[in-house]
Amino acid sequence: MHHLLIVGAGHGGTEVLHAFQRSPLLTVIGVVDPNEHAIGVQLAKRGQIRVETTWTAFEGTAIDFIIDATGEHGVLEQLIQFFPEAAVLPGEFVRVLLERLAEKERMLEAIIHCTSEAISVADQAGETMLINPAYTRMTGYTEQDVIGKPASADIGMQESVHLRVLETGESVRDARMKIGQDRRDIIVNAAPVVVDGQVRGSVGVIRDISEMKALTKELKAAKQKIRTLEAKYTFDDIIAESEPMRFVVDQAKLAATMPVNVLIRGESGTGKELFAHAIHAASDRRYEQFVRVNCAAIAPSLLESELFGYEEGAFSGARRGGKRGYFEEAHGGSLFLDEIGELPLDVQAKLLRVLQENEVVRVGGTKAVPVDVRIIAATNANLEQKIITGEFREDLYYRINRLPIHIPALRERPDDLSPLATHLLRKLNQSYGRSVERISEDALEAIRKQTWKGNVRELENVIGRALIFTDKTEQVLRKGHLQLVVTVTPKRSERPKKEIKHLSDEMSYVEEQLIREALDVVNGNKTEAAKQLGISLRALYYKVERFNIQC
Ligand SMILES: Nc1ncnc2c1ncn2[C@@H]1O[C@H](COP(=O)(O)OP(=O)(O)OP(=O)(O)O)[C@@H](O)[C@H]1O
Repeated sequence: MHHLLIVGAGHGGTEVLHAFQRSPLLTVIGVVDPNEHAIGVQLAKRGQIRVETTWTAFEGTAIDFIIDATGEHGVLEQLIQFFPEAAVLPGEFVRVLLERLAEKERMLEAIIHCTSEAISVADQAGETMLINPAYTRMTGYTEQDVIGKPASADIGMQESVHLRVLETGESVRDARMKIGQDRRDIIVNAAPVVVDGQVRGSVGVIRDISEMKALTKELKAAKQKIRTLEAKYTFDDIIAESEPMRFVVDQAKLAATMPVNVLIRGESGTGKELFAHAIHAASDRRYEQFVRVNCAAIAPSLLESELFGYEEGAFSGARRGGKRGYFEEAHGGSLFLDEIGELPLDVQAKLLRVLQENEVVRVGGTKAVPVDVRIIAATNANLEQKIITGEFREDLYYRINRLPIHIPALRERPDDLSPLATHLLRKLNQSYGRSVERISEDALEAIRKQTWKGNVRELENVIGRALIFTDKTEQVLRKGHLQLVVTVTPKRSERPKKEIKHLSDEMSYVEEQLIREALDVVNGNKTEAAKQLGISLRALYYKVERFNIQC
């Protein structure tokens, strides 16, 4: 620490005393002035600094610097002579230096004042020495409240960060806490101010995150909303215990990872839409839109404009500014075309063009809009038959049928009945405000005996209805709750031909007979039967199970 003597305690000397009084680098060891009423003398006395009327009183004292603030001619030379070991500086020169420093300080202060981040600075002793208006806005504390006061007193936890910095000499990063009268959420970053290897203070920058928190909440709500637009189900929601169903799920999982269009076939209520959602959710398009269109539910006259959009004035009643179609909405994501077999031929032609060109031209427009959409189509119609009758375009069929997935009817996978019934029970409990835990064995037996023409949807309806008949406190769903219609299905082999109405039924019937005959001829040797039938062994196993052939 250097020792400083100030000679002259008028305005100039007082200014110098002010500047160095609390300097960590210098100690003012004395002030000299013959006028004991000089303002610098008063200040020095208050600061318990030695005051003398003549500098000779300091003879023999260790002094490094002397500032001549007398403004009198010849004093400087006398001081140099009297204190040959000390550096004597003219007061005017020191004042110029101090002025330059003050200018810089004002500049820094202006910068600190106009920044929107709240800043607080503590000195070496842990007292607040500077705050900015943003700090006051955020905390409610003014300069009067905090300057010169211990940094821990009135600011609560936030200021303890300064003390930590001063104690450890290390920065504190992203400390989360509450501050001010209205306990706002803040994040504090504080760093030590180091001069000549010594910690001289701590600078804290405080960021208000209450607003950020509110925005995060809004973002969460928005994401929630978006989720309802996204695919709702995943493969985890699909119950598939039976062998044929497991095979289908594996196929669908594979399809999800491939950039091809998918065609899902299966009777009504078998879960085609569920699979469409799951495929989208497992694909790399999962964060983009899943747009569902039921081609059978939209009037044929509107289908084209709904799918491909329209330009303003395309037809009477067209919206101003035009409208994006489902294709544009699904850009980057998946478009689920349910009941694709119901598309009119002219729309099929346009759909084919879109799939070939990867761009749509809105109705009434001329500009092609590029679209990147994966089609997941579904149908329970016999598309092959529709091609023969001219109702479905063969070229479109080949475009969408690259990865066909056939979901077996519920009657073809009896092993799924019990797990499905239990799954649906759990799912429906919530909607019906019940807490039924399980299905009794006799009820499950009755479910297994039923032929489920309406497939899983019918099973879902039956369980839903049964739940209505349960008491709020009941935990088991019993046979008596089920309102099953007993149907007697004639064995396929006994069914008179006249009753066969659908080509698909007819084809299944013929297929079953052919497989039975083939197995008969080869004495149940499945490998041989598959070979003779020209199908894979896996496909034969699947069909044997599907038709419940005992061999
Ligand atoms: N394997 C399954 N696991 C769980 N739930 C299923 C399963 N299959 C179908 N469901 C449920 O059954 C109901 C009918 O399924 P979905 O609507 O997907 O059938 P769909 O084949 O698309 O019917 P449609 O052809 O009539 O449109 C839905 O509530 C679905 O969640």
